[in-house]
Amino acid sequence: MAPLLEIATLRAGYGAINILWNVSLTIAEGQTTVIVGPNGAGKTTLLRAIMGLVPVASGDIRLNGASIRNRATWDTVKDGLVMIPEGRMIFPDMTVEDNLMMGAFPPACRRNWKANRQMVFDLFPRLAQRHDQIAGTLSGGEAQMLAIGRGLMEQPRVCLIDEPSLGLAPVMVDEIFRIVEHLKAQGLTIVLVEQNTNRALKVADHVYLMQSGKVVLSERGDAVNLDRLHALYFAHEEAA
Ligand SMILES: Nc1ncnc2c1ncn2[C@@H]1O[C@H](COP(=O)(O)OP(=O)(O)OP(=O)(O)O)[C@@H](O)[C@H]1O
Repeated sequence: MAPLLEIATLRAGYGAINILWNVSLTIAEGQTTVIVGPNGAGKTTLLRAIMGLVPVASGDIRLNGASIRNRATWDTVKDGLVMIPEGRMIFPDMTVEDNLMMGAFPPACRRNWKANRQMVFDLFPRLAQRHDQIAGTLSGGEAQMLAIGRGLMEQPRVCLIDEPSLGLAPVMVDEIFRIVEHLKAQGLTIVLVEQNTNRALKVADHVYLMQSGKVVLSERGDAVNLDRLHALYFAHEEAA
């Protein structure tokens, strides 16, 4: 079966600085693809390039076989891709509910906003209880729930989730991974960037390891050799 999303020999970066070096990945529909790698490996840059937030110098990004390379982010979102960014990036001065509404901007989602909001509140009862609370006063875990909820308001086909467990207490990490598992069970296609390798591997159908802007390992989730993964993960630091 053709992949839903295909990244082919991608080069991208910031101005004159190239970060991604011929990165290739295939993302199968309904699967959870996990991208791990040390700080600065280029994981966030890759997600941003897919969303059209970092210019692609060469290579291609294809959704259902059609190129979405360097397209306006607006159009990519309308085609069903959303990114839940590292650091949550919620609007701190707006209420929980208004933050959710910011996710309901493609026309189809505006029509369904009430049902989508209910779906988010069912998934995150803590957000329902705090629907009129100013988002900047939420705890870190609640803010992460809000960031995920805002993404779900866009009725995504593919969800790119960047470091959702970063800085959270263990109980909140459990809660976030419970949600990822729930979304996976519902058939959502997920690309998950995580530093918490052990937890991420448990939900992975496929794993990529990035190192210095390159993919250095690509394995099925149930076939990952942890010793090899760890050796490659830490190779850069040992060489330094
Ligand atoms: N706006 C920018 N301008 C210039 N360089 C940048 C910019 N954003 C990121 N970089 C650089 O790109 C490289 C890759 O960063 P990126 O955030 O993609 O890595 P990462 O694997 O997501 O790291 P982390 O796990 O720490 O979030 C780093 O060297 C970083 O300094």
